[in-house]
Amino acid sequence: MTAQILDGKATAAAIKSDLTARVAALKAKGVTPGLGTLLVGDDPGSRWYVNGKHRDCAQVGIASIQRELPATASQEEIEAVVRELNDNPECTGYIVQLPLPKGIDANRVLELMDPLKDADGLHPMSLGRLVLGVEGPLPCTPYGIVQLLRHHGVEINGANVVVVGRGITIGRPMPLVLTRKSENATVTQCHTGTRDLSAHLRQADIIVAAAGVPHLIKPEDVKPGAAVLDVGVSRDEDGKIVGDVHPGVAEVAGWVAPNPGGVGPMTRAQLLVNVVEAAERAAGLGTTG
Ligand SMILES: Nc1nc2c(c(=O)[nH]1)N[C@@H](CN(C=O)c1ccc(C(=O)N[C@@H](CCC(=O)O)C(=O)O)cc1)CN2
Repeated sequence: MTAQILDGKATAAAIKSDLTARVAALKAKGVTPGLGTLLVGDDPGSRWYVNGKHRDCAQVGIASIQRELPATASQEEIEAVVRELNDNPECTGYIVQLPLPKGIDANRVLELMDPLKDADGLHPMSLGRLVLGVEGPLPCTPYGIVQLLRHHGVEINGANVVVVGRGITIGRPMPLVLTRKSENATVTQCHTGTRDLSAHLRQADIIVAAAGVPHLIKPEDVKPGAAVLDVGVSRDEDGKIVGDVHPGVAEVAGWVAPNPGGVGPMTRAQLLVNVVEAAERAAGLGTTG
């Protein structure tokens, strides 16, 4: 068997095309959505992601507000920029690019953000709403994964999903999204404390690999026909991405989200969705998403 590709680039392009019309409709009503970003430090990967977010904004007509601080910035300096973005009327939604430099209390920074402008769905209020089943911004990578599966007709309802990893942007919120009534999956969360990872993986209909361990998921771990989404990012000596999923998995799985080209573009598309929906809510226009 050779797996079919869960094509994040094409799916994200379809979402962006829909958003372009929604942004135009907002602008016709006098509302211009604006995405703010705060990048602290000079990590080339983080800079690439932030620049990509602003390129996406330009494509769909969302305004950009870029803030940067050096890696030496103090907690107070970072919090001052967060307050400025909270008060800035041109910024209808924003993100603080993660990770923040060592020594910075990222949770304190996230808590200080205006939850109404949370474009990442990672504010404690947004995560709390997700737990309570109340509408709000959804975490970009987990919901991007749901959209990618849906777009390709992969059944989530009733599926056994194994999530590998428990980081703040993917692993921790992923089960919260997948166990909503609208997704209705049964989720097992695995992590470095899991005793027999292979045993869990072998019973999964869908695997979300977000451990950051190169080629952790081997062909013999995967049930034939399963959907496997590679979200892990490690780099080889040339700086090339090495995912969590061994290339041989494509011979066993029914579906594979490659890395790059799978989930990453969906993360960016979902961010745009959150920005547009925050602007629609702020303008009292409700959401269609
Ligand atoms: N505040 C946040 N910080 C981080 C998040 C996040 O969702 N919010 N997620 C990641 C980084 N990230 C977005 O910020 C992100 C990661 C990957 C991609 C992407 O499109 N990747 C490409 C490949 C890129 C490459 O070659 O290096 C792909 O998968 O095709 C977009 C966004 C951590 N921080």
